Amino acid sequence: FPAAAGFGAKKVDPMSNHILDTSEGISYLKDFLNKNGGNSGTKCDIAKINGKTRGVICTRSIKKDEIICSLPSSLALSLWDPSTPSSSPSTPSLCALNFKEWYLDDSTRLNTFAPYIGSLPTVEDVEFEPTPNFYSDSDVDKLEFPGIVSAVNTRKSEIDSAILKSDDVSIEDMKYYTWLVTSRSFSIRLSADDVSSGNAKSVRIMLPFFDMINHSGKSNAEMDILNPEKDDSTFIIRAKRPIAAGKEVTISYGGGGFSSVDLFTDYGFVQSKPPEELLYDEKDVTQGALKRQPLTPDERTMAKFESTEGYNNPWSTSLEEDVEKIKAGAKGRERKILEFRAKMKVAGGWPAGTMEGKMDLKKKEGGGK
Ligand SMILES: C[S@@+](CC[C@H](N)C(=O)[O-])C[C@H]1O[C@@H](n2cnc3c(N)ncnc32)[C@H](O)[C@@H]1O
Repeated sequence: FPAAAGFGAKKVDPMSNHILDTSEGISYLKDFLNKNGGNSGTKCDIAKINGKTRGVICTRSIKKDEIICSLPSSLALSLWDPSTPSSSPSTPSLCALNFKEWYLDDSTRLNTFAPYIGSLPTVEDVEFEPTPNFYSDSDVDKLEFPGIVSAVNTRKSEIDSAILKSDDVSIEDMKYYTWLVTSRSFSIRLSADDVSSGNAKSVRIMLPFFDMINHSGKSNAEMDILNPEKDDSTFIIRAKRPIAAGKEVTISYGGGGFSSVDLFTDYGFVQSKPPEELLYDEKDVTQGALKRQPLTPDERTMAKFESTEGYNNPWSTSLEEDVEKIKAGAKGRERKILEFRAKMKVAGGWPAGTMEGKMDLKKKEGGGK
């Protein structure tokens, strides 16, 4: 009599793969939030997911549309004054400067938010995943894809401009605060009216505990605001579908609108498939011929000057070469660069598909708009 699934089968504890974060800092953070009207620990908790990346897991099963955790707006850290004229755009680095001036240099706020500020990862922590603006110029060049090279250079120059606005911030500190802002804050659009009038304004805020939630393109939860017009609005994380106990809570960063370039530029991670799967992607089979042949340096230069229509393959290596290096054990930054390049090749991001790369390249060559 074969054992039927579920009948007489051993029950596996859904939490057994995760290591709950019982550190003092995280307990202090949760106590602080819960004492001040938040709900961050009754249905979910912070853990090393499968013993690896830190994130949030459900500690009991959750129904579709159920609120998983909540935070009153009084516990949100605003990083931008919405009355700032739109001629001054809220770059992440200017928000980072506000974070320093409004929360770190102001002793009252620093005291109030100490349990949160003390829980933020530092550059020494394993949670610190550097974004490419921490890379050397030669490592940035190795990314090759013009969309990311220009995004990283823009970020670097935003950091430089923000430093000029302050007397006492070093480039290292400004890079770190900018990293906190890009990888841990939420951008909120202020009102639908503004969007229709073409004057959409957005503010950036930091939401303690919510910033422990990892990204997934197939997220099971989303962030929302209850009573957004009121002073006592509440930020919530709501389940988009039922979530079983022990499953990770995920949201889609940028409301799902972030590309691989955005995720790498702002958060520092590349969501990559295992190397053997990278070579057998469906799109790769149809567009592969173009990508599999690396060009000689001369051909590459020629390709760069071709018309948009005549675009050829500007990558300096083939997908196979990148995958080989990953398989051979490339580590750290080198591996991430290879994974990014391989991912873009598989997606046909450049040269086969998006205009983005082509436009950027044209700009770089002095042509186009
Ligand atoms: C908002 S925080 C999320 C919590 C973070 N894991 C922590 O422990 O503090 C964003 C950072 O988490 C990591 N992360 C989030 N989603 C990820 C994913 N899908 N794959 C890899 N890393 C991810 C990246 O390091 C990213 O910069």
